[in-house]
Amino acid sequence: MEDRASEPELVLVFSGKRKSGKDYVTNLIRDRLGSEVCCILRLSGPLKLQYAQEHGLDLDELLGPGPYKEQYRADMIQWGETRRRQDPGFFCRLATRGARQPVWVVSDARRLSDLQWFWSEFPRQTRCVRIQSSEKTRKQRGWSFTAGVDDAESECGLDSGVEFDWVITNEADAPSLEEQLEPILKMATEAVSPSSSSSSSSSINALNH
Ligand SMILES: Nc1ncnc2c1ncn2[C@@H]1O[C@H](COP(=O)(O)OP(=O)(O)OP(=O)(O)O)[C@@H](O)[C@H]1O
Ligand SMILES: C[C@@](O)(CCOP(=O)(O)O)CC(=O)O
Repeated sequence: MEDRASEPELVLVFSGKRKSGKDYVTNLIRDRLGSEVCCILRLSGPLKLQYAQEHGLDLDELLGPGPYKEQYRADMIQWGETRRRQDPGFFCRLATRGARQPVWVVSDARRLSDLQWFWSEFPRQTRCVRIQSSEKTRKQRGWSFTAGVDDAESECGLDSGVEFDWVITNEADAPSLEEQLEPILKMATEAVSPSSSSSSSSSINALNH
């Protein structure tokens, strides 16, 4: 059994390619639910922390959306995979340690082994969400194809073989995020207050592209 502050009521496991908007969308969800109810857990958090310490790097830059982390991405992937080969749940366990909110939003699943860990630990609570954006949009957000990264498991491990509970299209010409996120926010609201019959939509303000 894991060393946990408490069991979550709902675990939303997000995945998506680089610059699809994983951080943007998961931040919106956390902001809507509030940080007392919802926490964002990044599997790459403990990985980047340890990698930054070992290599004398700037952790905030590695965690941020800018270009700094891209110089180290291929090596970080290799570094993390060495640990995952020994223990596929290594980063999942570290990332979830101490989480106390009832709704967990895991922002960056990348491999089937990540989903399997959550399904196995929290079979009742786990739901999987895919975020997708076109290559054109991802390029506008700073993405460019990198061999060894964009064609490797880190980016392609969940491209097929998974039935996602929801797929969110994060594009200017897609339905609004407000509309697409409504069922997820509703499930989260109900998970926290099972007797609540009111729709969460009334508390959702406009979510802009
Ligand atoms: N719907 C949106 N409206 C406006 N800006 C957005 C939207 N989605 C994403 N962005 C912006 O695009 C950039 C990339 O988004 P984000 O960092 O969330 O992607 P990511 O999938 O977490 O990327 P990576 O894994 O490559 O770090 C950020 O600057 C973010 O603010
Ligand atoms: C090294 C790695 O964790 C980097 C993730 O960075 P980001 O979530 O895209 O900011 C990717 C991986 O674990 O394969």
